[in-house]
Amino acid sequence: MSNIIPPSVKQAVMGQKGAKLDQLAAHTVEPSKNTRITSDFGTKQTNTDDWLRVNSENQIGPMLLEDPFGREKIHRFDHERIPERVVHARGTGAFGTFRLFESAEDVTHANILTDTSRETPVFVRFSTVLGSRGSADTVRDVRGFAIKFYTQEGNWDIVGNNIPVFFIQDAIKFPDIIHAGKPEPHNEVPQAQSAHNNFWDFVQMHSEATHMFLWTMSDRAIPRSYRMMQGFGVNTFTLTNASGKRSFVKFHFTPELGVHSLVWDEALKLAGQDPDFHRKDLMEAIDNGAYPKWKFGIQTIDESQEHDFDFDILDATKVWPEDLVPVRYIGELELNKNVDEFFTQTEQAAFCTSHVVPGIGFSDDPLLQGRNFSYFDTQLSRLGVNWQELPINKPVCPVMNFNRDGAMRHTISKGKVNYWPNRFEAQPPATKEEGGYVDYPARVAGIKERAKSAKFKDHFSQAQLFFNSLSEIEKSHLLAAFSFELDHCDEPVVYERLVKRLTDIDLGLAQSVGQMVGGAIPDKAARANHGKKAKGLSQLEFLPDQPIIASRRIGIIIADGYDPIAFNAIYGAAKGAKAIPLVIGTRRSEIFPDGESISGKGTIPDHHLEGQRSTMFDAIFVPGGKQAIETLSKSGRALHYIREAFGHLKPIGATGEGVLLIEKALQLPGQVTVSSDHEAVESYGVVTLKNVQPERLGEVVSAAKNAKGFLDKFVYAISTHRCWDRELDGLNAMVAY
Ligand code: HEM
Repeated sequence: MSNIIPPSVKQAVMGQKGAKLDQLAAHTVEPSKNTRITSDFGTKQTNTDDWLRVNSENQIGPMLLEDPFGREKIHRFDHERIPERVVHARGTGAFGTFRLFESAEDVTHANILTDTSRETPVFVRFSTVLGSRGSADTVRDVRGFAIKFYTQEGNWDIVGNNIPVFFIQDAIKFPDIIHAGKPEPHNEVPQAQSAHNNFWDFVQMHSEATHMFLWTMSDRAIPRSYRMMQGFGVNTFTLTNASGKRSFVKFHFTPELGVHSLVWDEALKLAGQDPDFHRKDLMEAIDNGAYPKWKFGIQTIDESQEHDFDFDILDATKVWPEDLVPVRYIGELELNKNVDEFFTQTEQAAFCTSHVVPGIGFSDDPLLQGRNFSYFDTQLSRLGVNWQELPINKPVCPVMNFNRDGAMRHTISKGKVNYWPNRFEAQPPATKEEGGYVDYPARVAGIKERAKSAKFKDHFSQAQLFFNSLSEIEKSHLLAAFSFELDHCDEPVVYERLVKRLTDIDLGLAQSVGQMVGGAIPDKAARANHGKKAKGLSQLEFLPDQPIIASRRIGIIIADGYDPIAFNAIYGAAKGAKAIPLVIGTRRSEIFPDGESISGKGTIPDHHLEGQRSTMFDAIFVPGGKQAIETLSKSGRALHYIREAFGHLKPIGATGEGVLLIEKALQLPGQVTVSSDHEAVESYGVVTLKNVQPERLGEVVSAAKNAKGFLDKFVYAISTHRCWDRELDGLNAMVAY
C-alpha cells in the first residue's frame, strides 16, 4: 500500500481521527476583517450596493447589463437551490469518531472492525423521512440515522433508521410507500406526517407494513433528541473473515443517555414553538461538550444457520430477537464537532448503502439490493455525477481510477491513458493482499421469477411480538397515537379497515382503537395473539447505566424577590452535573433576589416566560421567595408553565414558597404530596422542600431513588426522564394544559 499513496495523502490517512477534518480544512475559507470581497472570478469589488447604471443629474437612469458584478450576484442567487432529498429531506448532521473496543476478527477481516488502535472519523446525519427540508423536527415519523465512516480502506456508509424494521420487504414497493406517506397529490396536505387517508389506506392494504406501523405509532417515532435514540442498519449485511467464512450481520447503535421520547402533546406544540428543536438540541449538546455517544453492536448469524429461524433473516420487516441472537457490543460512536456550514457539509452529504469496505458485504435481502441501486442513482440527480468529489463525501484514502469527466469534475488526473489495461501498466487493480475488495464466491442457482420465499409471508407474528413486549405505558401511547392518526382520516373505509387489520395483532387493541375512532367495533380476533414477548423491543429497557442528567435542560423560574440560596444551589448542582440550567424570568432584564437574604446583585435571565415555553425544558425548578411567588401566583403563564410540565410528565422541583406555587398550579391536594417542613418530599416526580436551610439542600451526593437530600432527589427524578406513574394513575389528565 505504501508504494501507491502520495505522502500528503498518507499523512492524512495516518492522522486517522483528524484525517477528514484536515482534508476539509483545505477547502475552507473564513471571512475576516483582513479579507476583501471579490467577484467569483476573483476581482476585488469596491461597491456592492449599486448596480452600474446611467444616471443624469438628480435622475436615476436604467441599469446596464454590462455590469459583471451585478449580473453575477443575481445569477448566482437564482441558482442557489438544489433538489431536496426525495425522502429524508429534513435533517441535521455532525462529525465524530468511531472507536473499536473489541476485535470482531472471528467474523470479519474489515480493518475498522478488527483494529482496536484505530479512531475512524465519521459524519452522521439524522433526519425525518416524510417532511420537506423546512418541516418541523418533532413530527411523528421514523428518524434516519446515516453514518459515513471515512476508513482507511474507503468510505463505509451505514444508512440506517431509529427503528429496526421497515414497511416493505422488496425495494420495488418503495415509491408506493413513500407516495402514500408524503402529502397527498391533489392538495399537498399534510406536511411531514402519516396522519392522513393515503398512508393508512396503503399500509392496511399492504399487510407486510403491519409490524413497522406499530413501531411508528410507538414512542420511538417521537424521540426526545437524536442523542437519545437507537440506530439500526435495518438490512441484513454480511461479514467475511480472513479465512473466507461468511456470516450475516445486523448493526446496532445504543445511546449512552438511554432511549427517551417526547410525549405527543409536547411534540405537537414543539413543532410550532421551535421547529428546529432537534437540530438545536444536537448543536447545543456538542457545543457544551456533552458529546453524544452510542455503543456499537453487531448481531451475527453463521451462514450455515440461515434457515434455522421461523422468520427469513433477509426480511427487513423482521427483527432478529435478541433472545435468539444477542447483540455483541464492540465499539463506540461519538459526535464531537458541529458542521461549519450546513449546505456544503450536511446538505451535500450523500450516503449509499452500496458503499462497503473489504470484509463487509451484502446479502440477498431484497430491500437492500434495491437500495444499493437507488442511493447512487438519486445522488446523480441531486448532486451530479461528480458528487463523490465533494469535500464531505470524499474518502480520506486515495481515489484512483479511470472514471473521468462529467459536470464539475475537480480531480486533475495526469497521464496519457484513461483506461485499463494500458501499455504503461498504470494503475492496475489491487490484489487481495494489497487490500483489494474480494467478492464472496456465493453459489447461486434458481428459477428466475417475481416471488419471495414462504417465510416472507408471515406479516403478523413479529407485530404481535412487538406489541406484547411493550410496557403498559407504551401500549397506552400506542393507542393514543392510533386514535390521533385515524381521527385525521376522513374516509370511513380507511379507518374501519385499519381497525379490522389490528385484529391481526390484538383484539383488545383493535377494540380500543375502534371505540376511539368510530366505525364497527370488532368482536373477534382475525388471528390469535401468540402472547410471546422478546427482549430489546420496549424502549424502557434502554436506560442509562447510571442516573445521568448531562445535557438536560432545566428551566429555573424566577421573579423579583426570589430566594438566591435555593437558586444558586440548583444552578450550581445542574452545572456540576453537566446539565444546562436556563433561567426564565418574568422579564429578560435583571431580576433581583430577596433583599432580606442577600442584598445586591441580581440575575439576568436567559429568557422570559413568553419567550420560551415549558416544552423547551426537561425539568422545571421554582425557588422560593415571598415576593417572587406572589408575583408568579398571579401570572397565568407561570401557572400554565407548571401545569404543562406536569402534564408532560416532567420532574418539577420547588423550595420554600415555591411549593405554594406548585400547589396552586396543580390543584391536586392529597394526590401530589408536598413538603411541609425541612424534609424533602418526592411525589409523582414533584420534588419539594418547604423549609430551606442551606445544609438541607445538600450536594448531589448520590442521585438515587431513595436519596434523602432535596438535590439528590431532584437530580434522580430528572435522570428518570419522565414520571410515568403520573400518567398511569391518571393525574396529568386532571390538570389543564
Ligand atoms: C431499510 C430501509 C431503509 C432505510 C433504513 C433507509 C434510510 C435512509 C436514510 C437514513 C436516508 C437519509 C440519508 C441522509 O441522511 O442523507 C435515506 C435516504 C434515501 N433513501 Fe432510504 N432507507 C430505506 C429504504 C429505502 C429504499 C427501499 C429505497 C429505494 C429503493 C430508499 C431510497 C432512498 C433515497 C432515494 C434517499 C435520498 C438520498 C439522498 O438524496 O441523499 N430508501 N434512506
